[in-house]
Amino acid sequence: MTASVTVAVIGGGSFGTALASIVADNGHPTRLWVRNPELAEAINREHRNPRYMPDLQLPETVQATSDLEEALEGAELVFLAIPSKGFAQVLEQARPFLKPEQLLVSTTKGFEEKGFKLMSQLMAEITGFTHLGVLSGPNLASELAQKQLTGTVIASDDDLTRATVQQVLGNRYFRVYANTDIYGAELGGALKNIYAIAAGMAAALGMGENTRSMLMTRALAEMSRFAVSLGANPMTFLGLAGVGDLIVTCTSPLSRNYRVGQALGQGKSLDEVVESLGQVAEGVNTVRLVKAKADEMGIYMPLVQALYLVLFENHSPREMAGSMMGNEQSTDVEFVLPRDEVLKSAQKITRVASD
Ligand SMILES: NC(=O)C1=CN([C@@H]2O[C@H](COP(=O)(O)OP(=O)(O)OC[C@H]3O[C@@H](n4cnc5c(N)ncnc54)[C@H](O)[C@@H]3O)[C@@H](O)[C@H]2O)C=CC1
Ligand SMILES: O=C(CO)COP(=O)(O)O
Repeated sequence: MTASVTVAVIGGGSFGTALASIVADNGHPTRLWVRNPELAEAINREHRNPRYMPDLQLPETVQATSDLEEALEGAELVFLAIPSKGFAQVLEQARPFLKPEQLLVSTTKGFEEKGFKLMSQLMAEITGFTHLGVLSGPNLASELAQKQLTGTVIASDDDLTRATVQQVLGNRYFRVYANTDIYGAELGGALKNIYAIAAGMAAALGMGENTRSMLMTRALAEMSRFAVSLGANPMTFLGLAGVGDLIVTCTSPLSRNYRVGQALGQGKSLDEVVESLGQVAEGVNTVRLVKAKADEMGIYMPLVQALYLVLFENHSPREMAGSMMGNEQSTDVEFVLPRDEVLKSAQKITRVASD
């Protein structure tokens, strides 16, 4: 029997609700903060979240509230499950009720536009606390709600945070693996949303399994190149927060980002798709932010560039496939053979041929 830990989950969308259900299932007192008081009342009355997870029966020990002070009072571990666009704002609101001994863990898979910041950076800046972590992995909320077996990663350089999250969340259907590479885990979760949109589009265009497999593998090369430029460890991309999350979101229609890509591939407009989703698909904004950052830092990201044109410059999804095949033939794994060396060899034979 493990010790009971009081947990607050800030954000009662699909993921926050699924997470609260696991925590409570494991016997820990659980608060769930939602901004809408009527939704909080409905959750407490019906023991389910009628807006985001209507089919998930919540343990009665999940207590919903729209009062941040009440949610955070006495909480030892706080999960932040707010979409990236509202993350900083909610954390600022919560700041007066937070204490340095509390452990703060972000589950958000996106970037803050101002300054291109990760959620772990926002947590450090806004709170100045040291017990910080990031949770990321192949964790589709609807599968978690059905207790389908899966795993996740708690990334933190603080051993108390890693061990506590493993103890609080781990159970017979959910395994929690530890990592110290916060940026790697966080970037894996945020960047894979981009490629899930591309994969959904490829599926809608009827592309074959070879194509989808190449797309995912080149996505892994591209996302790890970007992440390493921002200080992440490339090895993290071999784990659940890297390739694990990439596979699930690039293959499952349960992923909202994949569904955005599918709908675009079927000829719907981006506005139409986002409007009809009713939930967040972080990848749309992430494409825009990552493209700007890659341009600024001179990082080669052909898939991001091509997807940006489809999402924001009215290029057709078929053009994206064409541009993907027209790019330079580069290195397979650049941590084995650097891209510059391949380019140099190509230039050498071109020179010889033209002499
Ligand atoms: N749903 C999933 O399968 C998973 C989601 N995530 C990540 O978790 C984060 C949250 O996603 P979901 O719960 O799925 O989103 P959702 O769209 O299902 O729900 C969003 C929740 O955040 C609230 N919210 C939105 N903007 C807010 C703001 N400015 N202030 C306060 N509350 C606000 C909404 O009212 C709602 O409760 C995202 O970054 C997502 O990528 C991570 C793992 C899995
Ligand atoms: O991050 C997720 C699964 O790990 C959820 O993906 P979507 O946001 O695309 O639904």
